[in-house]
Amino acid sequence: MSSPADRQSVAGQDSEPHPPPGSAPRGGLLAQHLVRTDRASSRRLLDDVSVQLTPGQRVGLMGPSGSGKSLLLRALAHLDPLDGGSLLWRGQPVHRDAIPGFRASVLLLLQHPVMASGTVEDQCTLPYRLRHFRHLGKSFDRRAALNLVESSGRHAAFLDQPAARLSGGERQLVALIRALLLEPQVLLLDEPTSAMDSATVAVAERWIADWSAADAQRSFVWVTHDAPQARRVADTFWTLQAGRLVDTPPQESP
Ligand SMILES: Nc1ncnc2c1ncn2[C@@H]1O[C@H](COP(=O)(O)OP(=O)(O)OP(=O)(O)O)[C@@H](O)[C@H]1O
Repeated sequence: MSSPADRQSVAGQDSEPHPPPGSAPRGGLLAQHLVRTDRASSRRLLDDVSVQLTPGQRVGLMGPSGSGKSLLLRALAHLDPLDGGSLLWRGQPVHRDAIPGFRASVLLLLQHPVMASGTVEDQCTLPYRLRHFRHLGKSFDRRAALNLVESSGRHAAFLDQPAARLSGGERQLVALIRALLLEPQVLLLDEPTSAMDSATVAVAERWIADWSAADAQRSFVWVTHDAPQARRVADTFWTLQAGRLVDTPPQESP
C-alpha cells in the first residue's frame, strides 16, 4: 500500500499542477489560476490556485487556519466572484442556465450549517422545493432518511426535533443526511465533522465512504485539520498555505 506522500506524487496536484484548458474529464471540476484578492488590504486570499478534481477522486484539503480552504471550496462551488482564473465543470464553463444542474450535482457542506425553521425533517425536505432539484423530479425519501438516522444510533423521533435546538454536531449530521439524500456527484465538505463526537465522526466517515463507493464517478474535497482523518478518507492531498497550494503530505495544521 502506498503512503500518503507516495499517493500525492502520483495523484496529487504536483503531478498535474496546471492542467491545460478544456482537459477536465467528464464529471471533473477544473480550476485554473484562481485569484481572489481582499479589496481592503490587497492581500491575495487565493493566489494562482490550480486544481483538478477528477471523477472518483477523494481529496483531503489541509492547511493552517486562514489559508483559504473555505474560500477555495466556495470558489469550486461557484459561490463567490473571483478576481482571476477559470472554472470548468465537465469541460465547460458553468453559464447561468447551467447553474441549476451544477447546483444539483455539486453540493457544498458548510462547517456551520444553516438551519431553516422547522424540524429536522423540514431541513431534509427543503431542497426538493428548490428549482434545481425540482427540475430533476427528485422527491424526499423518508425511508432513506430514517435509515440514516437509525444507523447513526438515533431514534426515528430525531426527524421530528426542532432544528433550532440541535447541537453543532447534530447540525453537521443533519446537513450530511440532507446532502446524501440528494445523491450528488461531488461533495465539497468544509470540516463536516469538526463538531461531532468520535462515534458520530465514524458514522459520518462511513456514510461518505458508502456514498463514494456506490458510484465510481463520485468525488469529494474534504477540508480537515485532522491529518489522521485526511489519511483515512482521502486518496489525494491538497495543502494550502497563505492562499497558495503547496506540496506537502497531510500533517496537523498549526
Ligand atoms: N469575504 C471575505 N473578504 C475578505 N477576506 C476574507 C473573506 N472571507 C474570508 N476572508 C479571509 O480569507 C482568509 C482565508 O479564509 P478561509 O475561511 O478560507 O480560511 P480557512 O483556511 O478555511 O480557515 P479555517 O481552517 O480557520 O476554517 C482569512 O484570512 C479570512 O479572514
